[in-house]
Amino acid sequence: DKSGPSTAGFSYEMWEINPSELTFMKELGSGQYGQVRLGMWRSQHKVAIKAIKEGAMYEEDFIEEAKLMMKLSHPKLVQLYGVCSQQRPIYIVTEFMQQGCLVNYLRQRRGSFSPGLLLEMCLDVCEGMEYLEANNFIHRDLAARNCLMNDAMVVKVSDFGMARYVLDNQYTSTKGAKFPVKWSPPEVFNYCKFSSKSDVWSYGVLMWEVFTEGQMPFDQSLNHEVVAMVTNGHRLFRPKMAPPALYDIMQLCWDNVSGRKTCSEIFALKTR
Ligand SMILES: CCC(=O)Nc1cccc(Nc2nc(Nc3ccc(OCCOC)cc3)ncc2F)c1
Repeated sequence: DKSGPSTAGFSYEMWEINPSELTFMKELGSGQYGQVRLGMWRSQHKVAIKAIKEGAMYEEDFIEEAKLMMKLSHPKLVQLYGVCSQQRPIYIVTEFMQQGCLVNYLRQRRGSFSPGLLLEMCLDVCEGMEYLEANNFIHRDLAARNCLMNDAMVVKVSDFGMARYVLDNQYTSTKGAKFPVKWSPPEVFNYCKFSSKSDVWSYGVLMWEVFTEGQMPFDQSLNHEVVAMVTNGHRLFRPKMAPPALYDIMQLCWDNVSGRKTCSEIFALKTR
């Protein structure tokens, strides 16, 4: 519904939501920032509310960035509605996606998908990523775990740009155990060179996750083993459910950075 919480009344700036207008309901899970709950805003709008645990995030920097992120609006992006930053923990209020995160959705329903439906999921993500690229906004952590699905089976990209505000250097250092090496191109795991082209590499890995119905890329390999394999030219295998033409597109995403296509070029290839 368009009447979602976009303005928060006179006493707050546009990006501030009045916490007294939020009702907390069931817990949805917990991410790297803390707990996420289903909530209601002004009693009739379902929202997701992330309560940011102490010491998990560079909060001031994020609140500054939230003003810009509010402006990013697209049918295939999980909409940021606002923040409650006048108290601790701060709350981040976003669009609620009924079916939860994509990687769990795929794993819980393995064997029930047609290649056509899996392609639809990939195209949804591609549209969202094209919009971010067009707005010179880099996601930095695109993966199936950061995509969500709603009741209409639409997949949307979530947590775009949030990696910049994570305090845990196990996530932020390329040597950290929690750094998403398996979704990162050489220019990122070698010199932290993030760009929309590095998002395209991650998008190729996301396509592989979708067409393997939620498998872990490079299976049990450790991050340093993946660095060596990818540096030596090794790439993820073709998922059984992916037609060769789609695997060709995945491989284009994993080209070295100079030859790698943009997201809109990838999208154009797919819609043909
Ligand atoms: C794989 C990573 C992961 O779980 N991430 C994660 C977990 C929890 C909440 C969020 N964030 C958001 N979640 C929703 N909806 C949601 C709906 C159902 C659900 O079911 C959980 C129990 O399964 C039976 C989980 C989430 N809408 C917006 C979010 F922003 C992200």
